[in-house]
Amino acid sequence: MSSFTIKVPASTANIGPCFDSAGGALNLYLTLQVSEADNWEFEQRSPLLPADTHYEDNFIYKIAKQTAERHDKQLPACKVIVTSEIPLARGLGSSASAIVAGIELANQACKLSLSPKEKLQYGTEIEGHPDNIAPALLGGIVFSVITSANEIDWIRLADFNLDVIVYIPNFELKTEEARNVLPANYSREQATSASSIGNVMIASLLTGDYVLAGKMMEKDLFHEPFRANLIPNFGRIKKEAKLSGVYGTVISGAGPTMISFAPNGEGQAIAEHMETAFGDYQVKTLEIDRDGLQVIK
Ligand SMILES: Nc1ncnc2c1ncn2[C@@H]1O[C@H](COP(=O)(O)OP(=O)(O)OP(=O)(O)O)[C@@H](O)[C@H]1O
Ligand SMILES: N[C@@H](CCO)C(=O)O
Repeated sequence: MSSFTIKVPASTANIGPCFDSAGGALNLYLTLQVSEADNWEFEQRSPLLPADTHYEDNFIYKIAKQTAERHDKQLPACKVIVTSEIPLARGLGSSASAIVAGIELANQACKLSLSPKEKLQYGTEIEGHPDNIAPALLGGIVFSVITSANEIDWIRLADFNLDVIVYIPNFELKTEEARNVLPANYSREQATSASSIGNVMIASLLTGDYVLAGKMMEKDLFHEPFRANLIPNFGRIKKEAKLSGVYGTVISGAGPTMISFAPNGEGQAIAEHMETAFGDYQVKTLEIDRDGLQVIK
């Protein structure tokens, strides 16, 4: 086995009203440098990664092993050097990036020749929903749906003219905790309104009406009203960002990071203003990654 590098982007899920369905890849990366070795070794070289464990307890190793076993293969021993720019449990898709990296590690090391569809299927089975896995794999903004146990349909949007600003607070919020506050059921009236808002948001995004898309992003009824209390400054960040010229600001994934979509070229100036207004936050101007998962040999 020759050495290779796996690079997986971060991602932002939901984009307001498209709960568990829409996600965009972001240019922060989880990187694995993989080489052949006599014994398994995971070396974590970033303060953003979880504490070191025995390799068998490493999340990425577990995903890789499980993927190899699905194909009746055994993983050959590897040395893996892991670096990451993606903060954990902040709503930037760290778990999806780790899952995609683990699937690809098995794909390369065991020569499984997995298709993008299979990788998306495997990743979604593990994560439970495809909204982070799909953009982490495919890049761009992806709308996806689990149509049956073995089928996920998706459509990828790579042509857009937007700047992205993220506001990352200095605390974690586990996705599981943020899902526990959501209602188990929605009435027909609620579901109709919530999905209508999502429909208009997507149609506006596709036709380049970013003002209307931003308005719809901020009208989500599926998750934001229930999560707002978990996210300090939820209302203040939205309001200040809007006054600074963004189209719309939403919770990124399950939070606690919030994300604004802004006119192309204006992101940096808005981010500087927001950094002054919200000194406790890491404010970053990011780009939508268009490549998704990359394997560099
Ligand atoms: N590179 C990694 N290596 C090992 N474990 C990881 C890695 N990245 C994420 N994890 C695991 O995933 C957990 C975070 O997942 P969680 O779904 O709560 O948040 P997230 O994926 O960062 O955010 P969101 O799903 O809202 O975008 C971490 O606490 C850690 O257990
Ligand atoms: N759609 C998911 C994304 C986080 O994994 C949620 O909002 O819970």
